[in-house]
Amino acid sequence: MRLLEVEGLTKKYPKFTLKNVSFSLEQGRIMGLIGKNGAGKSTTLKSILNMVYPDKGCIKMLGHDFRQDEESCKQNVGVVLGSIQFYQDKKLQTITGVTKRFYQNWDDAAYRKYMSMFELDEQKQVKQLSEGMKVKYLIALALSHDAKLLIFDEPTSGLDPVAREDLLELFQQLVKDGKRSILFSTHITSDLDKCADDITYIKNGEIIASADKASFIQAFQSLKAPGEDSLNLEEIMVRNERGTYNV
Ligand SMILES: Nc1ncnc2c1ncn2[C@@H]1O[C@H](COP(=O)(O)OP(=O)(O)OP(=O)(O)O)[C@@H](O)[C@H]1O
Repeated sequence: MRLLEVEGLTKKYPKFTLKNVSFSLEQGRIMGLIGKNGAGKSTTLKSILNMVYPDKGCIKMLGHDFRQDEESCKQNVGVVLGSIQFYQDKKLQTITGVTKRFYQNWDDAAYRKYMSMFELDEQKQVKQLSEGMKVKYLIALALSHDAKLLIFDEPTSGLDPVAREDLLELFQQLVKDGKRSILFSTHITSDLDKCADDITYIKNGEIIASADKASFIQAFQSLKAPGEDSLNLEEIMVRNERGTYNV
């Protein structure tokens, strides 16, 4: 079953257009959304979730049209886009109390498990957390209502190498029973070497490839110089994107 279907998503900003973005994510899989700074990764994720209003496109989550069924779709989606900008003086306990009221399937035991796994103290105020701790807290919230689809924007970028490794391991455990899927954006290609099943590559607002990881890597081997070994994800991205800085 496809947990997410994105069809013809278009969003025009004055100096940037997300053009006709289409891809889909099957159940039980982890998809990495890659692209360089400004390629349109966050705009894609926000447009999928109606956090910016797309000009065109159709989104289906668990087979339901997201625009028509937004509230029930949101019960099945766990989202982390960016850090916590507000509520700096609030304790985590207070924010959790407000968040859990929104979700019919809120699971306190799961919440406690993730808070303890991430070594977070809910008596702390938001302003007392490091950036990495804030990300972990938001991920704990996103994982505590039995969401089938998890959407994260650069979840690993503020984490130390140990926390990053642990989070990628957790992602793999989360999809293991085949019920959930994860879509996350990153420009850290080693994250994808470790845990992605599928890769979707966006460049200048357009999808240039979306496939399972092996097929994706195979499709770009034409960038290889004669006699060179097989290119990895990082080499594929660098060769596709390389520009020059003139000083
Ligand atoms: N609210 C906005 N108004 C106008 N332009 C915007 C807005 N948000 C993003 N953009 C533009 O859209 C383009 C894509 O930005 P986006 O944040 O989606 O890129 P990204 O791939 O997530 O980049 P990064 O890796 O740096 O986070 C950029 O050119 C950006 O300036």
